[in-house]
Amino acid sequence: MDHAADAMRTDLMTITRYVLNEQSRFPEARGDLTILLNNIVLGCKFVCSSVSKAGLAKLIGLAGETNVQGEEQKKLDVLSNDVFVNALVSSGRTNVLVSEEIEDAIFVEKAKRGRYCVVFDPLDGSSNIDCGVSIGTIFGIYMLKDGIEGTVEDVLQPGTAMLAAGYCMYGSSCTLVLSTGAGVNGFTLDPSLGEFILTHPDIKIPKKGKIYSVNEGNAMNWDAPTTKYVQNAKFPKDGASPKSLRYIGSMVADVHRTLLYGGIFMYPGDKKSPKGKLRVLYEVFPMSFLMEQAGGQAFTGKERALELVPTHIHDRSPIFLGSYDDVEEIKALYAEAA
Ligand SMILES: O=P(O)(O)OC[C@H]1O[C@](O)(COP(=O)(O)O)[C@@H](O)[C@@H]1O
Ligand SMILES: [Mg+2]
Ligand SMILES: [Mg+2]
Repeated sequence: MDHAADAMRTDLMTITRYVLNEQSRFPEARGDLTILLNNIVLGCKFVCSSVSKAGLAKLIGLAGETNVQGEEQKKLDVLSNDVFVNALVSSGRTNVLVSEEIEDAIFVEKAKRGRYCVVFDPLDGSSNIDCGVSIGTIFGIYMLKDGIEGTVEDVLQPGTAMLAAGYCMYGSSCTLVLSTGAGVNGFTLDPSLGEFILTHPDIKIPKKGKIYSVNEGNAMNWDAPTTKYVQNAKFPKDGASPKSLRYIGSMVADVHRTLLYGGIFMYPGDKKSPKGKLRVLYEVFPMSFLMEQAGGQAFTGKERALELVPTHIHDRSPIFLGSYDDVEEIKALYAEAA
């Protein structure tokens, strides 16, 4: 789309203008969250530019290190982590940072106005980097519980305490989806302007979808409710059409499609990994926050996902999230099995 003429329109909503408008809803706001979000946006633009040049700039392949999860780090994992740590620290508004790539929480010294904690997955979908499939960044923001001294307790809070969450998808276009607790909005990067423009205002997930999304290669280890759900999706009893399967293997891309088209995304626990694979703080919570804000649901197999209370910063949890009715169905199967 050519924004050359549009750029002069006063109703063209950039993410900067959107965040400033949001700030004005809170008369007591001092602009700290606005500055913090602007720095996250800058980090996303930087990573987006690196991802698009990855093959040319020798940014694909392994970095040679293993992260805290025992996973081999890709060069882009390391680069994206550095970008976001720098962007967040230099905002002067963060006190506690948790990254998938760093074993311990980072406590930012000299952050005079650091009232916020940011949890993030700097590069999600690492296994898809080398073949050019969509990848992303996920983040969630908390406020310090009290005082100005951050502790790990500030991030070991339930997801219901999150103030804002979002993700940026580096795909056929660069899309940033954000919620500050008043609905969900999607912005697309116009590379010629270097600005994210509001392209998906007030996203609402369809109440019921036609797609299920799961790594079926793990089916032999699934529990009974997950197995039954997928069986019903493929062989519906009431004469309804079977659901389609879509699975990219990048949570950001699978959740983005689920948000726009409806359906369910699941990474269940199984016999081999009872807690599943996805990490509570920087994968499960931000995506569950966005789903609820868009009218969907997020469930762990036991409880509303946002009510989980993590005991460790890299905790994992099973997750089923998406359209309201589809998540109701899996909840009913777990209730039956209990
Ligand atoms: O390959 P699997 O087991 O299906 O796992 C896919 C999941 O793993 C992840 O890639 C994990 O995230 P990271 O790439 O950030 O480690 C998710 O994006 C995705 O949903
Ligand atoms: Mg991830
Ligand atoms: Mg990652």
